[in-house]
Amino acid sequence: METKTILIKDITILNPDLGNVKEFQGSVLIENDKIAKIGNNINESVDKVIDGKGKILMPGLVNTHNHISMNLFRGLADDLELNTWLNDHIWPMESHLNSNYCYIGALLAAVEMIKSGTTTFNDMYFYMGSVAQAIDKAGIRGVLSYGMIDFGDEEKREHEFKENIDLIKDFNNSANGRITCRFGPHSPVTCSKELLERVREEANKYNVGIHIHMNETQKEIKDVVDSTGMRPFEYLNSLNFLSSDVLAAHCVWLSDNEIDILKQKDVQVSHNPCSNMKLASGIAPVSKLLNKGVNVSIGTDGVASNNNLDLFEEMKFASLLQKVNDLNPEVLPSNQVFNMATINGAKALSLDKDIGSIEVGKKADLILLDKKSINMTPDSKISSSNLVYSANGSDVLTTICNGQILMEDKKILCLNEDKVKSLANEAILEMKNL
Ligand SMILES: C[C@H]1O[C@@H](n2cnc3c(O)ncnc32)[C@H](O)[C@@H]1O
Ligand SMILES: [Zn+2]
Repeated sequence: METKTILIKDITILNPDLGNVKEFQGSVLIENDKIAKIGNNINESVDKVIDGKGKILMPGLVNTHNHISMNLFRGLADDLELNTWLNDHIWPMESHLNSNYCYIGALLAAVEMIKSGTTTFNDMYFYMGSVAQAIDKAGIRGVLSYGMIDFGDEEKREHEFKENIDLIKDFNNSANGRITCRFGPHSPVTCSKELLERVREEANKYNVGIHIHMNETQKEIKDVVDSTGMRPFEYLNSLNFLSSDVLAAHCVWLSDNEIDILKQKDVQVSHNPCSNMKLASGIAPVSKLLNKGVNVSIGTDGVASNNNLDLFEEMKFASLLQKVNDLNPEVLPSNQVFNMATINGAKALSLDKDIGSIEVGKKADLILLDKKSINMTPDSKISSSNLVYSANGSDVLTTICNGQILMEDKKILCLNEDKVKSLANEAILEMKNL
């Protein structure tokens, strides 16, 4: 196979580096799907040169909790708390889903992620085969799980395992390695003990991770305590469920003992500040978790509770929310939040040997931003400060995933954006009339 090469020339590079964001001026050579060289004197003749002057290069962002097909439900049910939102609005609407709607919703989300600089996302939803097809086409990186819910019903449980195992068999490590799969037990409230125990067994058997909602609301904690006598993480610990391959979304309400369990078992946390604020679920103790050495990453959750997939916004909210919660402006400084949305996200998904930073040998998942946009001016301080506090997704000019340019100078190359928008508008109209 012929080598495809891209040289990103003379650009300001921002890299996470163990709590310190490293900034330097240089060029990056991409060979096929990987970063081949980083330096100042790269003289290879290449297939394509991208002029980096006036631009910033950083790793593609990693969104560690999402339900991407829910992009169809943007604005469907605002200003509600989680239970009413799910029971009275979202689940009734989801009963009308089919593979075509989930495919269109996934395409819509893919366009939004590419435009706002996300190259990897972690998903849990339904009709995941069609989500995998959409992601294969869109060119981004996805970690996919089926949202398993049994409410103690044995027949439903068998169905959920078949769905998730079929997804793993059909799509794990597909699309040139861009798609990997996990198990997706929805939460300890909606999943029985039998389901959770078997998920751990099957995850070990198939050597895949687990994606689960945890400790999102006070009601959920009370429900688990009432039925098991234990708090949610104590309960999962008693089932030997917890390990470093578990990605726990939300983790808003945590006792000190649960934080110790998270640390001991190396559970990976996805912090979702916008969704937690919008559903008025609460404020996750992120600074405390980070101080204890727990790996905390960032997710948007689905668009129906956010209402967008802009991880630049999410980084800013994560930082500001923690500052006001702790009444301490020094917590979650911009370099730490930058790490959370890049290298911590990669680690949370067990992908840190491949993505999350700009290093030779890693996959070329990269984004370029406009240094000259009005909200980044003056540009003397190009640092994580500008990216976390001043930028937003619309400052992204170019998005590259697995060495493939998916958007260049704001033009999406891999999908027809107008077509995707009109399909999405038609789909949600149809669903509302069902
Ligand atoms: C996969 C299922 O999960 C539902 N969902 C989406 N967001 C949340 C959330 O924040 N907490 C709990 N459940 C959520 C989604 O609608 C699917 O039914
Ligand atoms: Zn969620």
